[in-house]
This record gives sequence, C-alpha cells and structure tokens, in this order.
Amino acid sequence: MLGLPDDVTTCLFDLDGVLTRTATVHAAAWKQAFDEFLKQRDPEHFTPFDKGHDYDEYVDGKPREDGVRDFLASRGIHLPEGSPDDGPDEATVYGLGNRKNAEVQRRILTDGVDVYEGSRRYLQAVRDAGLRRIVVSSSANTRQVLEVTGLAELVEGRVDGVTLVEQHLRGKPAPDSFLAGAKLAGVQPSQAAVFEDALAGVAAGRAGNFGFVIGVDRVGQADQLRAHGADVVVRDLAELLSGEPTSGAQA
Ligand SMILES: O=P(O)(O)OC[C@H]1O[C@@H](O)[C@H](O)[C@@H](O)[C@@H]1O
Repeated sequence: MLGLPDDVTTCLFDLDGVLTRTATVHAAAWKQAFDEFLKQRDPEHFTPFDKGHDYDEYVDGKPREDGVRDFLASRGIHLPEGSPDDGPDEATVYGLGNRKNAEVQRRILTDGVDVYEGSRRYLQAVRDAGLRRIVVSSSANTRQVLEVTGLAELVEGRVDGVTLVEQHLRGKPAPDSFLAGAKLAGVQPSQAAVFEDALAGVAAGRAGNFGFVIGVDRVGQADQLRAHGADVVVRDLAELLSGEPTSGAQA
C-alpha cells in the first residue's frame, strides 16, 4: 500500500520540495541574493542565476554555505569564508548565505508555506502503518517550516542544517545526514527509504546504501534523478498510495 519494499521500516523524508512547496521559495531567494551580488561585482558581464539549471545543479538539497561555494565556483568566483555573523552585504560565503536567508525568512513569514497534500496523506498513511518518520533536510529553517505547517506532529525526529553544524556532518550529496536519520530511528540504512527531489539528495541516498530511494520529480528531471541514484521516480507521493505496482517496489 505504501509502494515500499517489505523490509523497509523507516521513511527518511527530505523537506523542501518533498513535503513542502519551499524549493521554489529557496530558488527565488537564491536568485535574488546571487543576482544582486553578481550585478554589483561586474555589472558589464552580469549573467543572472538560473532558477532551473543553476539551482538544480549547484544549490538544491545542499547546506546553505555549500550552495554559495558551489554556485560561485561554477562562475569561477571564490570568496573568503567570513564568519557566521557576517552581515548580508559582506562579500563572504557566510555574508551571501545570510543575505539569502533573510530573503527566505521574509518569504516564509509573508507568504506562508504550502504543504503538498499528497505528501501529507502519505505521511499519515506511513504513520498509520506503524513505520518510523524522520525528516532529513539541509535547511537550518526546518524546525520553523515543520511548525508553521503543522507537519511537526506527523514526524518523529529531524536531522537538519543545524544538526549538520552541531555534529560536524557533511551535507548532501554525502550520505551523513540520512545515516544520522536512520540512526535516530534505530535502524540500519537497508531498512530505510529515502524520499528526495534534489539530485544531490538522491545521490546521498545511493551513497548510503539505503533500502530504497524514491526520486520526487517536481520539475521534469526524472531521468537525472534516476541517473543520480533513484530506484523509482514519482511526481507526487500520493502515487505510491494508489496501489499500482511501482517498478522495483512491492505495492
Ligand atoms: O538556507 P537554509 O534554509 O538553511 O537551506 C539550505 C538548503 O536547504 C535545502 O533543503 C534546499 O533544498 C536548498 O535550496 C537550501 O538552500
């Protein structure tokens, strides 16, 4: 009924783009921060941040500072690290990350956060079936998003951007955060399924040898999700509830 192999007892859900419609919020905030920075740095050769390619390839799913470094590296730009307290106008990795975070926060507070209804139903079904439910996200805003959406009561634990810093874990595409999620549930990686919409996220699921990796395709990148390690790709988690056989999974 859940579209998962029988030996899976735990679901590890990414947040942004899997449970909540916040991947677009992050992409828009990144665009604003990077475009302001790039324009200021070299107005004549300004090439805007692309919310499709640049976001999916260099930023999506990764911890904030990795997103800054990896996108800027793709443009041949290397900034000093700076420090976590840097103001949003500082030309440092942390400064630019803080500029983006101020914009994310503003958007969350003014526009609110949408939950994918198929994901809410799937979470409820997983709970009713007695499986464990952990959110594994690179975002340091995870706690706030779970609270404002009411999803907090449907999940049992969380590994997020704050945990990564506290426990010195590597961000996705390294498997560390998902491995920490499995550990939190007290299960082996082979007993856990990973739900991810980001290329870096499915790669992390593959790298950690998890029991099953579900790619969630919100933007038309099914082939790339498969190529990066998804066992199956769905457009919405509700498809897993339909009882239709999913390739590689037992219904
Ligand atoms: O800046 P935050 O909220 O800590 O989030 C870091 C990253 O978290 C990931 O979940 C998102 O996919 C990225 O887009 C985001 O940049």
